[in-house]
Amino acid sequence: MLAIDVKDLRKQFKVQKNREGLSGALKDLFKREYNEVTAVKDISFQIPQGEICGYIGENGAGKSTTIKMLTGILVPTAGHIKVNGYVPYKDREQFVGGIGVVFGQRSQLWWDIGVIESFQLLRKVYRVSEADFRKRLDNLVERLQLGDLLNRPVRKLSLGQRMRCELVASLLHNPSILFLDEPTIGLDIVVKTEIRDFLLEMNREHGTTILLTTHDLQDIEALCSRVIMLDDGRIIYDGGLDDLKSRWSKGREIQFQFAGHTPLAKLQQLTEELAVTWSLENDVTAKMWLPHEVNVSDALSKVVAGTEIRDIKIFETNTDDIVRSIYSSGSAEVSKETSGQ
Ligand SMILES: Nc1ncnc2c1ncn2[C@@H]1O[C@H](COP(=O)(O)OP(=O)(O)OP(=O)(O)O)[C@@H](O)[C@H]1O
Repeated sequence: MLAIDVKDLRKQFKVQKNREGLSGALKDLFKREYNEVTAVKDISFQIPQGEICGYIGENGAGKSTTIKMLTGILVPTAGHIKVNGYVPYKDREQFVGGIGVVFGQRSQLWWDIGVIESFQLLRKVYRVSEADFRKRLDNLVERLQLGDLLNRPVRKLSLGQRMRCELVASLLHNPSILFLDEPTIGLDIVVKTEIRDFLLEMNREHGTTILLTTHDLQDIEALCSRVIMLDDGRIIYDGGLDDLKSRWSKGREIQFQFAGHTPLAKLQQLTEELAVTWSLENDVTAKMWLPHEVNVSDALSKVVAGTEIRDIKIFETNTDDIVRSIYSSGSAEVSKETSGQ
């Protein structure tokens, strides 16, 4: 069975228009006017069980609106959704038992009471037996090192501590699908790494399906085999991250550190048969840019044959740059010129 099955999903919001000036305000009092905003525009995708999928896009692309429809918080304007075989906004009671949700910017824990009391309340909401709850809690507490936080009120926790507690809260009822909306927002790199490792482990050990929205592409690199990219409510890419990178990456750069002064003319002469470009950084350091069609080992062997090299570094185009240029072009289609084909 598919974990998530979405077909022609659409969400429109009615937004109240505010007319200008005093007369406008008076008119608004008597007759409201509305604009329609289409946040999600007839999207379709399927996620098999056990997959970790990244759901990315610029601010306002429609990510949170999709997650809210998938978790039954919002009712779609049109289209079909099945999550774990249920229609989220209809089959509420059976449905929520199979999913866990973490919104990085909102808490599901009660602010003024101890963390453990929030967990107990959630145990009752999800009707988890005391024995199952204890077993799962002990395991999660150990794995996320929450031991001495359990009796503190949530308002006294740091953001990183709270996020770890939010994850535990979302997993107490052992859901098979986890929806994460910006789970690492505002966290330092140590906590981010801890959370990523934990999610990978959950996925590996329990086959948990994870749909994750994030602006941090390191989350995507660390966790996701697949990425769905949204632009203005439409899916502009759905596929592997590696495929996206190889299609969009413009080439590689190799930095050489030479044993002594090595003039630009000499480097250009050594590689004259190849379509590479050189730039000097200083007397002993130079960078060679290679388009995809030039083989790295061919280029290296030419340089090695005519120079004495101390050190080499190879730089791939980074994912942030790739995704930024896709966002700014509004399409993940690669032109022939960009792909170098
Ligand atoms: N309740 C609402 N009423 C009216 N418009 C809304 C509502 N919720 C979202 N929108 C609009 O829908 C569009 C998509 O918003 P959404 O929050 O889904 O984007 P997002 O991709 O999650 O953005 P971000 O990365 O900033 O969280 C935006 O234009 C937003 O203003």
